[in-house]
Amino acid sequence: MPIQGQVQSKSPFAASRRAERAARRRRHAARHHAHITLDERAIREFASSAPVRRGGAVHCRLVAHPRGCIDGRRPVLKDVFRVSSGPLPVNDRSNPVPEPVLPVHVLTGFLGSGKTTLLVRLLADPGMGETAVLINELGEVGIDHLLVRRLEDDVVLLESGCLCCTVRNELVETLADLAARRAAGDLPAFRRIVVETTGLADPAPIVHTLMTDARLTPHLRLAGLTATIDATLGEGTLATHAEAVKQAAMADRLVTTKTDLADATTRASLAARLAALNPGARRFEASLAAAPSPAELFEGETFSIGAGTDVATWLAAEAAHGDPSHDHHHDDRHHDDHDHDDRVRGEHDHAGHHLHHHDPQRHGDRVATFCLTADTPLDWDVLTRWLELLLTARGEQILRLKGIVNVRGRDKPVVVHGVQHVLYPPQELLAWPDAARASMLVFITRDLSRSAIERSFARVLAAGAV
Ligand SMILES: Nc1nc2c(ncn2[C@@H]2O[C@H](COP(=O)(O)OP(=O)(O)OP(=O)(O)O)[C@@H](O)[C@H]2O)c(=O)[nH]1
Repeated sequence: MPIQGQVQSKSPFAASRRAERAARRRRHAARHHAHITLDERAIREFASSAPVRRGGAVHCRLVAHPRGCIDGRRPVLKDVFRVSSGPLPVNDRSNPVPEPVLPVHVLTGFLGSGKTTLLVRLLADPGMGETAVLINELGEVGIDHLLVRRLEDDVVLLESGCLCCTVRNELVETLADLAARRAAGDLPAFRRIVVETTGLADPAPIVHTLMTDARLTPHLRLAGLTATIDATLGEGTLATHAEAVKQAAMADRLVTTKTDLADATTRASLAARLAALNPGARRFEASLAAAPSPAELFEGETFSIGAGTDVATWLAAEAAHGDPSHDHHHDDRHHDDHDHDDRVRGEHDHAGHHLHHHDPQRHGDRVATFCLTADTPLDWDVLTRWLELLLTARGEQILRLKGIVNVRGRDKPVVVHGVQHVLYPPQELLAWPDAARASMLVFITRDLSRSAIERSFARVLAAGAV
């Protein structure tokens, strides 16, 4: 854009010409401003679609005249450029330059579908530079952020609880705080934020909040919603869990993960299901060997809401009730939304109780999360045999298992993952997150109590003590 050339030019003649042109434009702009009519919405729409990084001055000027609509028309880039193209004094405190509106990308997907794995892979790509990452995990103990090692300082682990309900207000506050600290120069000038939701998150309240919360919209815009779908378990999960359907239906990008583990028939069948569910979404595949690039997932346009009737209904329901500062009220209604689906009825049915308020670890009557711990090293063979048996026998009820384990005879911590009946290969971390070196196994179960698992875990503990 020409404005960048002007600002970067080093010639003194160019500088004086620039000053003259700037003065002319300021006079011209002043005349234009006399014609400005009120249309905040048009400006907002424009601001969120403008190439704010490359044309910072364009955006600055828009914010300086937030209600402007030039000559009664919606502004186009040319108009705004003409009005704003003086060499604006960047970082001049007497004329502060508003920060550009930061894109926020939401990464969602059912429990264990590969969100963190995808994120870790993306973060290793230089195209993911200057990205602040927020991770929201369900469970007493956060494990995911330990896996996102590279950008540890930029990773914020949201308090336990789910973004779509108990910590929605915390999300707003964290995002607003990130934007404010970035604007004040207390944080590096990251250029985007990626939020990983929990696997049980309902995306509707999150989308609604990001698009409408007055604490966020001046600083942030929802730029995209990516949902991961497990190639091996995806169809079954979509048939059983309303959250998974909503995640896939609302996303503007779908990433089918674990394609290395699924045969061609399974992949084709899932692809057909996703095409029917969300025909407008861009589709990608990920495996251990390949994944979409940061540019494919996190660059570009503003999030566009899917055209499906259900999506519009879900968001309309949020608009009617959504106020994240009143999570409680919202939750009751929000979870009622799920009741249309008999298969999941009850998971989110509060049955008249205020579950989220009293117990942030629970996502409904049937879903529970808990953590089993061990202070002494565990025997690896005994532990893995136990986990395999447990997942084989109870895989339908164990939606997710993840943990960090102190293995007897090993110095470094080992991370274990289970998704329904599948136990994944362990991963070794470079170091322990703290001196306690305790093993922690986080379970997210449906219709399976802590005590049932705890009893058999006692045998693993006993074997570890030998
Ligand atoms: N073979 C294979 N395994 C994968 C792939 N993606 C993820 N996994 C494994 O699946 C397990 C779960 O992956 P995560 O990335 O932790 O899933 P998640 O969606 O972040 O899980 P939650 O945050 O608990 O919902 C891990 O053991 C991963 O190594 C893939 O493309 N191929």
